[in-house]
Amino acid sequence: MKAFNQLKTFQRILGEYPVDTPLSKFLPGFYRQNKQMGSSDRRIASRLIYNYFRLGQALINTSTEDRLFVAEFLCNTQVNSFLTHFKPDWALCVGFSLDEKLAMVKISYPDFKLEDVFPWTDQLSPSIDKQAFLKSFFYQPDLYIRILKGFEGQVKATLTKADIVFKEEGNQCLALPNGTRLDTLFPNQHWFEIQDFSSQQTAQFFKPNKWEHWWDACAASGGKSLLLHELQPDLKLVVSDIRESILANLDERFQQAGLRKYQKKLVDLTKNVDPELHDYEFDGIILDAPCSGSGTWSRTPEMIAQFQDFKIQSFKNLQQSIVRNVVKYLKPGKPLIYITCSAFKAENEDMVDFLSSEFGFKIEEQQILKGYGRKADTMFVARLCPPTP
Ligand SMILES: C[S@@+](CC[C@H](N)C(=O)[O-])C[C@H]1O[C@@H](n2cnc3c(N)ncnc32)[C@H](O)[C@@H]1O
Repeated sequence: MKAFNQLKTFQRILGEYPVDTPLSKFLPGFYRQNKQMGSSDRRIASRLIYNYFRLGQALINTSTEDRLFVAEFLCNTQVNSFLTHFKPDWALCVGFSLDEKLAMVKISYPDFKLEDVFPWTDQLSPSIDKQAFLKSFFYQPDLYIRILKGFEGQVKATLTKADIVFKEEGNQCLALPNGTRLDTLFPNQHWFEIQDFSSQQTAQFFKPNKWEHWWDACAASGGKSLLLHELQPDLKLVVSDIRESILANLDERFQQAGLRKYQKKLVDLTKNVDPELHDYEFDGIILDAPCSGSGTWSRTPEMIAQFQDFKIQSFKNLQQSIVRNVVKYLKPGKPLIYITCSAFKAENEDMVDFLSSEFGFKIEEQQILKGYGRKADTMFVARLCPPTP
């Protein structure tokens, strides 16, 4: 009976869920309207809907219920009452390896193809291992934090006291189980930033020097600027974004991290920004470009169902138009750090080719940060320099 009610709730959520809304926004509203659901009901409902979307576009012509059972089998490693009720034979094998479980699914559903989970693998950046990338959708990524210097002891002691198992990833980075209630554990302390592992790794490409003038051109709430500040606090910093609200979040985060000296600009980088920046020249520009976000879809698997491949070209066009307006503010020979959280070649290597063919930029380094192999986001980062006269 319980499992049957869980299935009914899942169906209601799926029926009411509007496409193009992140699940993380929709679900809290749904739960507010369904106050009879206790915390365990909510936890199970969230697990079912997220796992359902983890199947991406596989078995698209199969019934919703059957797709949910397949997803629950592939995404869980421990027995649960839902699977035991609807698929008792599979529940006995839930601890098998993912490869073994994929083979079992294929026997029951001969139409099942791993490639259908994310049907754009032919457009991935070439160094991405397609099979590993596809399989990563069946795992929920970890929660990563970057501890601010000086607070390592306090953070680890608090986590240990609360019996939270964490993994040290080096450079102040900790991996925590997803769902760890950091807001409850650290209600008023600003001892760390929540930031994905791969995002933290982009800092290795910045290499700032004292007193330089840097621009974080698509700053959002300032994740990359905070990394830059941690590497070199004595910088002149300009941050910009098209969204005023996100820059307000940036102010708050900067204040908490002790970053006080910066200039903030509200700009649309698809337009000429000379009125705002005409006399600026930078020693470094971070361009964390708006992108498909396809490298982060194991966190937001509902995005796979919403995506259409014409959007890849739209993002590439947007990135090219932003690049055109940004690069002229770099001093000769100084670095542009181009970053995306996309797994698509068009937004990554092709953009580096564009910078090189159109503006004569020299590639110092470029890399796919392969988060898919370690329960983290997959990102792209390149360090390029304009030609010296
Ligand atoms: C990938 S996010 C940046 C993330 C941020 N750097 C961080 O580390 O958290 C891309 C940002 O580009 C901004 N953006 C999108 N279109 C833009 C435009 N035309 N001009 C300026 N910023 C834009 C978005 O508002 C978004 O905040």
